Amino acid sequence: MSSPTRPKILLFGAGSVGAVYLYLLSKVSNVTAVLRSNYDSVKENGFTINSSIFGQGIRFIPNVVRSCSEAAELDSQPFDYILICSKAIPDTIPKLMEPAVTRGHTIIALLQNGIGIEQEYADAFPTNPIVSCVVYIPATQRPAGVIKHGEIELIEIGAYPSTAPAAPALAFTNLMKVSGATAEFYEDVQVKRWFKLLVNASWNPICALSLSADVFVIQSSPLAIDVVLDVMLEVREIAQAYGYVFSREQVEFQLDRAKARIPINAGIEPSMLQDVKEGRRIEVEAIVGNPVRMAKEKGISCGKLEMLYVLAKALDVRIGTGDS
Ligand SMILES: NC(=O)C1=CN([C@@H]2O[C@H](COP(=O)(O)OP(=O)(O)OC[C@H]3O[C@@H](n4cnc5c(N)ncnc54)[C@H](OP(=O)(O)O)[C@@H]3O)[C@@H](O)[C@H]2O)C=CC1
Ligand SMILES: CC(C)(CO)C(=O)C(=O)O
Repeated sequence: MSSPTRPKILLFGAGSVGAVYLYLLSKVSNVTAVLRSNYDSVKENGFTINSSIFGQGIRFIPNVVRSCSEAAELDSQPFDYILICSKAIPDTIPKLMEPAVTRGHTIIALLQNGIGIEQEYADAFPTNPIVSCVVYIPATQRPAGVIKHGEIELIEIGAYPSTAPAAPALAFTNLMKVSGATAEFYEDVQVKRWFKLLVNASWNPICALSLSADVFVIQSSPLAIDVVLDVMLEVREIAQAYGYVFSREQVEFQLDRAKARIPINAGIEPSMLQDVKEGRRIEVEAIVGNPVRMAKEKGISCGKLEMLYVLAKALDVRIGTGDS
């Protein structure tokens, strides 16, 4: 550790999720954030966080840089952790973070949705511990630097692969707890990834494609809720083929999260919908494409998920080419 009490951390991508953890970690570590579109605004005004859990109107000015190479040049001490909080777009981040990674030392923690997202980091940095994190933290950034965070904050943490030594993931769990986060360690965090994927692989593309918050989708037609459930059940079948078994009640528990918000008309805009609205690439491969491919490998049919993949993929390609 650069300091036994205050680890040195680089947080890559302080957007909706990253800014909240940046704020918490800044109390217990020396943390620098790599920013892109919100750099100028945050450099000048800092972040403002309006959180139903941590408080309203929290203002803080973090150390910010524009790139990992700039971060690495700040001083010669190695980073103890790099937290990846940007969107999970394959084949992009390992190259960018490379200058800030000290081989055999820096712990790489991925705070991202999806399944099958870790291996490219393990391939790029075979001597660094990889920590896989599942985050429940509904948050939005609008305008740049202003974060609205809703009713839950939970980070579920484990080693990748689950057979790797647990110590780095345990240390990260403790650090997050000390920072004030609700952090839980799991021997095999993939079960938590699949459980969250029930929500993300269904709601994220459905809301992104319909340009609607989840509660609005439910209310818009009597068929909607059963279609969402069917997609979740397809994801459950794929998870089962990989050894992660969920009961029908567990699936319905995930669906009930949105149903419970109908009476108060409190729809959530999943991150994929936010991306489409802002004209940003979407996490279609991490959240939908990977489970579809994993289903094919096991000979499982998942027609509704496949349809969502084809539509969301076309949308992503269109966004990527800037062709409206
Ligand atoms: N938002 C939510 O409610 C939740 C999101 N998640 C997951 O958490 C992860 C992060 O999501 P979220 O916080 O919403 O994403 P955001 O888009 O809000 O934030 C990601 C940040 O990363 C930045 N970034 C991307 N590439 C680079 C780069 N090359 N250099 C510097 N900065 C970069 C983006 O900058 P720029 O603005 O320039 O693109 C943006 O500020 C995703 O995997 C998401 O699925 C999980 C739970 C809830
Ligand atoms: C569903 C939600 C909001 C849960 O935190 C999420 O993971 C996302 O927006 O991608």
